[in-house]
This record gives sequence, C-alpha cells and structure tokens, in this order.
Amino acid sequence: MRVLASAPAKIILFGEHSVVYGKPAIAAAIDLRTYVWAEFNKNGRIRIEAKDIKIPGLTVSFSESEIYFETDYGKAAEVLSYVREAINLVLEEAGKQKGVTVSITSQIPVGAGLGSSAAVAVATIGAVSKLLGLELTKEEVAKLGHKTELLVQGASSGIDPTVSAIGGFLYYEKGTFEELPAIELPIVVGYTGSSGSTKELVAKVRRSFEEMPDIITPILNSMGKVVEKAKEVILADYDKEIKFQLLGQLMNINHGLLDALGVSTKSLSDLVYASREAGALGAKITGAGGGGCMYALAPGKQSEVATAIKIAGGMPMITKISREGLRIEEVEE
Ligand SMILES: Nc1ncnc2c1ncn2[C@@H]1O[C@H](COP(=O)(O)OP(=O)(O)OP(=O)(O)O)[C@@H](O)[C@H]1O
Ligand SMILES: C[C@@](O)(CCO)CC(=O)[O-]
Ligand SMILES: [Mg+2]
Repeated sequence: MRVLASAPAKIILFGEHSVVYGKPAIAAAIDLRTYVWAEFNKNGRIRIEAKDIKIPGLTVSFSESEIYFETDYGKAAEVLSYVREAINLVLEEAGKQKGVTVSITSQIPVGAGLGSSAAVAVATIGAVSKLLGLELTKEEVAKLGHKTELLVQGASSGIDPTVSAIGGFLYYEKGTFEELPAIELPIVVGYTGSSGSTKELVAKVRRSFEEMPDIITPILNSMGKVVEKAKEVILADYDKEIKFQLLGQLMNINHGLLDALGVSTKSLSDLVYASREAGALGAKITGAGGGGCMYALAPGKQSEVATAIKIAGGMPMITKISREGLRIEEVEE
C-alpha cells in the first residue's frame, strides 16, 4: 500500500513571534504545497528521501539510534529532523514499529517564512497515519505537527502546523483557532532568496526577552493589540477600501515592532520599503524573519509592487489563500 498526502504553505498576516508568548496571530494557508508519499519497507528502518531540499539526492536511513548515510552529507540528520520526529510520533501513536519509507517533494522554499517545516511535518503525519490505518482528524494532525515542531525547535506556538493542517484563514491563540471569513486579499509575497532558521530566530527573541523583559514585554503586548485590532477590522462591516487601508497601517506597525525585536534584515526591509513606495498600503515580514519573505497588501497595485520587489533584488510571488489544508491525494492498495 502507498499513500500520497499534501499540505500547504502559509503566510502569517499578523503576530509572528508574539504568538510564541501566548498572544493571538492571524495566518492563511497559501497555494504552494509539500507532497509526501509513504509506504512500508521490508528492512524495518525509517527511510527518508528528500527530493528537493537543495541538498540534491539526499537519502538517509534511521534504525533505533543508528543513522545510515546513503549519501555523504554531514548535515543530513539535522535537516531531516522534522520528518523523522513526525514519523516517530505517528508510529508511537499507532503503537507500531514498522519500516516506513517516505519520499518528499516540495514547492515551498525552505527557511523562507512560509512554513515549510510545518507543511513537511503535516504532510508526513497525514501520509504515515493513513498508511498505518489511523484515522486522525485534521485537528489531531495539527497537534502532532505542533509536537514535531516543539521537539525540533524547542519552542513553537503551533500556528504553522494548525494552518497547514486545517487550511483557510485562521485567528489562532494558545492552541485554539477560529476560522475567519474568506476575504479576497490582494497580496504579493516577496522572497529575499536568503533563509533564516525559525529555531534560531525564536531563540534570539527569547534571549532579548530574558535580558530586557521590561522593554520586550510591551513590544509583545503591542503586537497582540495589533492582531486584535486587525481581527476587528477583518470582521467589521467597512468598505473594502477602508478595510485595506487600516490593515495596511497595522501591517506597517507590526513590521516596525518585528524590526525592534531584531528579526528583520536589510534585504527584508528593502523589499518592504520598495513595496510601500510602489503603492502598497502595508508591507511586513511574514514568518520568522532573518531572511525569507515579506508580504505586501496592494489592492490594484499588485503588478507594480511585484516589479518593485524584483528591482529591489527580491522574487515576487502573487499567491492566493488555499481553502484546503491537509489532503490525502492518493491511496494505492
Ligand atoms: N521539503 C522538505 N524536506 C525535508 N525537510 C524539510 C523540507 N522543507 C523544510 N524542511 C525542514 O524544515 C526546516 C526549515 O524550517 P524552518 O522552520 O526553519 O523554516 P520555515 O518553516 O521554512 O519558515 P517559518 O518557520 O518561518 O515559516 C529545514 O531545515 C528542514 O529541516
Ligand atoms: C516565529 C513563529 O512565530 C512563526 C514562524 O512561522 C514561530 C511559531 O509561532 O512557532
Ligand atoms: Mg517553520
């Protein structure tokens, strides 16, 4: 039997980092996906084939605590830790020890703030649990995805695996979520081409928080208020024009606060300012920062903003919200 599952990338519209401190955040799944095939193998090991993680042809096997490098890359074990933990958690949940091979292909840039770690964990959990005959709900998959991120990163709010498993447009707070009404958001995502590690960026914010709690706490509180206000605007009965203008203003404030936390970079800020100058109503980092992506809200100006992002050295992507989260694509008996 073979199972193919897929899970989407996400953008965080408001509230990254502060969400790790129990504040709310707003995020949406987008139409880039990670695909995972899972099947049993006879040698009893966990075998992971990561087909496009920018380390070409990487293949590693694990058995108990032994690692078999089928290609000689020292960083392989660390790179594949999300997939490995996700498989182990599902095997534990099923109470089974079986040889499983997973094979991954992904459209999501890695370490770019678009939730590649959550999508790979959610798609792996979806595929392996189906293979083992476990009927997990999307909420249960999201919880295992959150556990996977906690095991690898040490800290995670759980927002990324929740959005990737459930899909759509969500308001998230401390492990619970609310679906927001579908509004069409004219956004452009700008990719700097460089990457940041969420584990390291979350640890960096934690260090600042511990060193200067009196200064960092009000920043995190303000971020929480920005998110609450953004939710209010999304739910309000305003004209689209007023809604977008207020949301843009809140995005710019959120970007400034993220910069104050030290998670922006020159390339990210260059794309943010280039977008605003090209007519975006708001622009901010999305995801953990330290490289990766920003997004701009640009009603009627999407192509101008995309061009400005390109001129400023970034890669523009015009994406849309994906209603669908985890999807079982194929089951071959
Ligand atoms: N296609 C993939 N195959 C295997 N592992 C992957 C794949 N995509 C991502 N990963 C894992 O996720 C890690 C990147 O996760 P990280 O959380 O640092 O960034 P991100 O999820 O892309 O961005 P963010 O968390 O800010 O949204 C990679 O180093 C790798 O361990
Ligand atoms: C930086 C962070 O807030 C978002 C990463 O997409 C981490 C998390 O919420 O787990
Ligand atoms: Mg991640």
